[in-house]
Amino acid sequence: MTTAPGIHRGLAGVVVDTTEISTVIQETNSLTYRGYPVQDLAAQRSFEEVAHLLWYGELPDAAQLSDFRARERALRPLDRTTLELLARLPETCHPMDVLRTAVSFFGAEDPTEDDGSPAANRAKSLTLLARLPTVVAADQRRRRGLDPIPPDPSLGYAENVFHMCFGSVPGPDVVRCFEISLILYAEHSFNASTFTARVVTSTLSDLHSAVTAAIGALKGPLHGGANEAVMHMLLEIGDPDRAGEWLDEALAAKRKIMGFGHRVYKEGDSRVPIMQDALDRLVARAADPEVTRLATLHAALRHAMISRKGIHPNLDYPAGLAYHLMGFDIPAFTPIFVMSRVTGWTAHITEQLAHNSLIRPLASYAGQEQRAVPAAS
Ligand SMILES: CC(=O)SCCNC(=O)CCNC(=O)[C@H](O)C(C)(C)COP(=O)(O)OP(=O)(O)OC[C@H]1O[C@@H](n2cnc3c(N)ncnc32)[C@H](O)[C@@H]1OP(=O)(O)O
Ligand SMILES: O=C([O-])CC(=O)C(=O)O
Repeated sequence: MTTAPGIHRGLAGVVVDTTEISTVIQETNSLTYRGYPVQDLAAQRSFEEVAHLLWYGELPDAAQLSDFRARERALRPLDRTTLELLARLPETCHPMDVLRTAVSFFGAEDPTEDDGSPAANRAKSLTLLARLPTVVAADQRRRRGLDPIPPDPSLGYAENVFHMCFGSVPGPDVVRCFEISLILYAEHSFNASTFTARVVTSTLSDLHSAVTAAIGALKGPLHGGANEAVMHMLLEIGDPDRAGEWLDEALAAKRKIMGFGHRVYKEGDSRVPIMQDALDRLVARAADPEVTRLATLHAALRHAMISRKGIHPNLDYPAGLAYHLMGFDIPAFTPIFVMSRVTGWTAHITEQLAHNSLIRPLASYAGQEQRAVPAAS
């Protein structure tokens, strides 16, 4: 179907508002959070510092960071009611459904849900940041037939995710690779899930409703769900020597190749080189033939896609394989994205409320001409 002049299907190229939180600079293929290049944040800072930066506009000083960490660590445990509720959800549902239900439930329990003040919303955001990994870890363990492991307040945010999922914390290089992925996933301007959160917020609805809706938007394979789809695709291809042939068949069948392409970046995603470096270190550290085979396949498909179509990988491409090598189950990959992106979503919710205007575009009607209602028989 052709698009009539003046109609921007998918809002492609449409600038709908201003933001002070982050910017994707297409010309230089770069991304900044509150003015800081994301590669410098990934190289030098913790995920907790980045969360503080996104919410408060500045990196924390030592005292602010220590206070932020103490508050986040204290908020991690889930109460019995939540654990029981989550245990009742069918294991056939996707972990993103579990996470969406958990956030909705937290909203129903929140006594201050109507108070949309920046301070109340920041408190709710911190609670979500602290609790989401506990939900994700408990859900992954349940699907493996294991009991949940309570959070450990002596561990940093990234370390605690491993502790709750696996009962142990891997070496610092693996934890750092995970933390880099959290920093890179944290914020990306007006992407589909963030825009969803802003649309819900623009009606003056509450924070948990906006985050619940954003989780729904992130789940789809054209957005966050692609990090899982990447891993399914690599396992489907299986053999590095088959990458080119598989790609030709998939393109001939008009399949979308998961983890490639982007609405904004056309010459490659600014975050990919950083994540790919971290992934390469993970592969080298593993020194395992099976890991090397997967990494070779990953590289072969990337080269084939760039040479056939000129389409570059997005962040989900290296992140998907990295999460697999870290030992997470594939259905937990997009929930991990949520743990991180909740910082960006909630920063945007606060910003939307500060300069709110109801988001309500127009549509050009293309349906039936006006006609008379036939008499009921
Ligand atoms: C964290 C994130 O959310 S990053 C995005 C994660 N999503 C994915 O990896 C899913 C795969 N990628 C895609 O589907 C797309 O690249 C999107 C949805 C991300 C961006 O899409 P859009 O900006 O709408 O571009 P669109 O889908 O129109 O693609 C333009 C052209 O490139 C092709 N193309 C783009 N991406 C891909 C892909 N991954 N595989 C095959 N072809 C592709 C399209 O088929 C289209 O070709 P055509 O003009 O011949 O019809
Ligand atoms: O910006 C987008 O459209 C998708 C994306 O990369 C993200 O949300 O991180």
